[in-house]
Amino acid sequence: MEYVIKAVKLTKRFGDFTATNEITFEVAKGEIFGFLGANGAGKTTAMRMLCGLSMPSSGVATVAGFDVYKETEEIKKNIGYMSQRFSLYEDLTVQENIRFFGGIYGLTNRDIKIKSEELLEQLGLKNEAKKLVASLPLGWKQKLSFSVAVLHHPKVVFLDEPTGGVDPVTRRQFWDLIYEASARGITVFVTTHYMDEAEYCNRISIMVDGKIEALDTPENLKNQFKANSMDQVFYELARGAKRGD
Ligand SMILES: Nc1ncnc2c1ncn2[C@@H]1O[C@H](COP(=O)(O)OP(=O)(O)OP(=O)(O)O)[C@@H](O)[C@H]1O
Repeated sequence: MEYVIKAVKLTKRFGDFTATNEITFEVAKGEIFGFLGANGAGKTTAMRMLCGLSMPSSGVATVAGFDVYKETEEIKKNIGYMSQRFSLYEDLTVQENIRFFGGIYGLTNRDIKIKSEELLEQLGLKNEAKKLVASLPLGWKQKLSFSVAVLHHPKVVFLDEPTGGVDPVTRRQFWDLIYEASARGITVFVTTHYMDEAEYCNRISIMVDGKIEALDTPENLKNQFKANSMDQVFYELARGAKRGD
């Protein structure tokens, strides 16, 4: 098995407070790995360390084979990233966004042109190419934002609550794109609060107060907790949490 993310006892402390506490896990190539936890559980902190944006306090981790302490620039070149907060430029057109991010990711003009046509076709956005992103519905923005994050075929794409604010049908469409990326060998690391999305993952980890308290396939977790739904599994684990709202 080829592992694209490996973390052993990865920890981040802010002063006396341990935000992420000795988390250990591996994610295989092409796997869709769900990273769940209540508000404040430590998900964003963990994700920032894995993206090479924040130095761990202790533990070890590699992403795409690169060390999160020493090889952060290589990590950044080999990953894609999408979050609700940072995604597309609203005041640029669809096509301009694709061109801009293609450039940032170091694609040649020729590649950008080819990829851009493929992407517009795949998303059914050909007629919208010259429209401002601001004018698109949220679900379309999210799909475009994801497609842009995998434009350079990264080894891993990190998605931080990528589908906030849209209905289950639109989320399902978004997940079709995730499955395609995974089928092309791109590893997907995704945080979410939606339990329908959790069910779509190959494996899920659930964090409580900085620690990973459960990690398995949705099916096995439901069996383990004698639960009918992921909602119930999540509730069983998260109700003991001290952090959060
Ligand atoms: N720079 C920082 N300094 C001090 N404390 C921090 C810092 N960043 C995060 N924390 C704390 O670490 C804990 C975990 O935060 P984190 O953002 O990782 O949680 P999360 O699981 O991503 O939550 P959410 O779902 O709300 O985004 C929180 O209690 C937060 O207040």
